[in-house]
Amino acid sequence: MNCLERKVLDMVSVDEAVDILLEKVNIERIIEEKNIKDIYGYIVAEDIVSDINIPPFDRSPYDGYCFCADENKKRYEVVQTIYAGDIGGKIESGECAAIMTGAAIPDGADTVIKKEDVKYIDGFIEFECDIKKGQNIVLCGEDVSKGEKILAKGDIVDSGSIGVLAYAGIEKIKVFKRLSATIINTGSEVINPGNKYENGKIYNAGGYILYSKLKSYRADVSDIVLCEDDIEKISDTIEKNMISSDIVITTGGVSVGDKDFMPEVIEKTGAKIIFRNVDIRPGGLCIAAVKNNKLIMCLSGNPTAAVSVFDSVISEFLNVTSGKGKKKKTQAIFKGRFDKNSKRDRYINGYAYIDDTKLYVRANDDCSRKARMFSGIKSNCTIRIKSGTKPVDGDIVDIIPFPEFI
Ligand SMILES: Nc1nc2c(c(=O)[nH]1)N[C@H]1C(S)=C(S)[C@@H](COP(=O)(O)OP(=O)(O)OC[C@H]3O[C@@H](n4cnc5c(N)ncnc54)[C@H](O)[C@@H]3O)O[C@H]1N2
Ligand code: MOO
Repeated sequence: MNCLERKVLDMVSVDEAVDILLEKVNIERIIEEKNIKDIYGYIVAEDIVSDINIPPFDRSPYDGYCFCADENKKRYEVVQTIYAGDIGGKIESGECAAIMTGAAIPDGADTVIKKEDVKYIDGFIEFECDIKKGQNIVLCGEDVSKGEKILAKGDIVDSGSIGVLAYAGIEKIKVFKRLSATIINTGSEVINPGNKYENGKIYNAGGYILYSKLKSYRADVSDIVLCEDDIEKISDTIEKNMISSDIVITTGGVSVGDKDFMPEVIEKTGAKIIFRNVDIRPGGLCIAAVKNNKLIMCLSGNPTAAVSVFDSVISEFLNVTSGKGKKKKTQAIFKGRFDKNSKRDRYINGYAYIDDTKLYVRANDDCSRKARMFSGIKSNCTIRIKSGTKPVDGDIVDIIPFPEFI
């Protein structure tokens, strides 16, 4: 039994939890070919190289005239007109061609002058300004050269990449199929937003925040399913949803109450528990289990507790499993103060920003209330408040940026 396996059923650290998930859960990563119109936000599954130069030929950036420049000569005979898309004939010494923006520079020409800088008189252009040989020509391959890498495996496709792929004439590329997930919110007290409020009930914040967090990590979430506190019903719901999902996340029922059934539920599904509880505040109560290489992650019913495990552990698992790779540790300069001491590392919502090339982070959570979902609004990272520390202005802290930060 190695060190990882020995600790498996104890409370684990964030790093251990991530390592165990990555070692024990082996979701099959499917690669699919998709049209570039449909790949925004997908993760690239292979390096993509341009087969052509962009632009593919020397071209004119202006409507004007092109010729072989003789720096002392200020008068050229206009012998042809070249439109964008046309190939012009060779230009001889003393000749020029009227050329439109985007048209290919013909053989023999090496210089362009703008239309408004010349006078056209009886088939000739004349100008007074000085010209420089080679001016006003966009060179072949100036933007992207043939053989240059456009995207690397693991890159996230953004709109800029789609523009360059299109420029290079690439219609389809291979991307990783998105991970699929289902959220099951247990608890007979939980009702979905949109329903009339009833005394004693609570709206399903946990389901909705996890839904959007999963989406921000590029997972396809099929559903938010409510399930009452009943071992049979919860395990059936998990098993049914595991058929179509790589990841099932549940909330509720992981503490020690009379209806905290998740350990029995997991046993009933036949899944193997790979760790229980992460050594963090808030929360940390959870059960991670694996069945058929898929992940069942049972989080706390308390949404802030569920989110702290998601942000610290599940986010990194999703980064690696989705094909993006491990995130580098990020550190920022703390602004403000956080006055609450904790025996465990505490993960709180923060807002990171760059000022004068330095990365700062401000705590969105002033620690004045225990369960503060409100601090999630306008957060773009989670801040790790190391156990036993109370950071003040200027201290260096670890942060985990959310996808929306990058
Ligand atoms: N005797 C002890 N009791 C508790 C302990 C403990 O150590 N000993 N730990 C407490 C802490 S801390 C937490 S956190 C909770 C965790 O409990 P569970 O994960 O089993 O979650 P539930 O009891 O089902 O719910 C907790 C809380 O959250 C509300 N809830 C549930 N689902 C949702 C949802 N989808 N959206 C919004 N709110 C939800 C639920 O009504 C409860 O108020 O255990 C403590 N108890
Ligand atoms: O685990 Mo709890 O988060 O302290 O409410």
